[in-house]
Amino acid sequence: MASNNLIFVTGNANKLKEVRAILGASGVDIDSQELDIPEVQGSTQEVAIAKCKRAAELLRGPCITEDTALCFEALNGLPGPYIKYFMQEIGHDGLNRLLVGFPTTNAWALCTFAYSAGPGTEPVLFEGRTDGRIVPARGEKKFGWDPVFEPTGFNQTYAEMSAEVKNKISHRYRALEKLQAYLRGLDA
Ligand SMILES: O=P(O)(O)OP(=O)(O)OP(=O)(O)OC[C@H]1O[C@@H](n2cnc3c(O)ncnc32)[C@H](O)[C@@H]1O
Ligand SMILES: [Mg+2]
Repeated sequence: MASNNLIFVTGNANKLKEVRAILGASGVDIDSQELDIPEVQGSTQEVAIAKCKRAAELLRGPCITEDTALCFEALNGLPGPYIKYFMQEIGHDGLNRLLVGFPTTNAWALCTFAYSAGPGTEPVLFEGRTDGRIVPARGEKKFGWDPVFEPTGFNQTYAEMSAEVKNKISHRYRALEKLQAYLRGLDA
């Protein structure tokens, strides 16, 4: 069945851990595979589609991939899908400094899951968004930009929250809810 032995192609162990925690008792079991897939430039949707298509070709079968963007309102949505490289080059402090002089530190985390039924098929996208703002780093530096993202309505950053709380409000959780509903439809 399509949803019971899905392969999640990712090189990011933290993503996989969260996906497994969120899916929990839903019965959907995720296997993972790490493949080195070049990421194209473009909108979050273009990046997600290209990655998933390539993953399905390499695996010769169905798969899901996931792309996470961190978007700054003041920068019209950038760094967006390029956040990984910004994190690597300028880190938490640099992300804060980028916004000095701008009137807003508002930001949103955007998760895009892509599902491919197999090579040659067009991936389907599922997006989840959580709004918040960029703050000086607080909390454990375990996962990417978690310490500098404070979701709206909370006085904790993602990094200060328990996994349970983050996984109930996160961009990833919201996107996975939509993916799960879609997969249930495939099984029906
Ligand atoms: O193999 P893939 O799945 O592509 O894994 P990746 O680590 O390359 O991930 P992305 O291309 O989606 O880049 C997203 C960047 O944002 C980071 N990131 C993703 N989800 C996050 C989250 O929930 N909290 C904090 N940082 C996150 C991640 O570590 C990357 O630096
Ligand atoms: Mg990547």
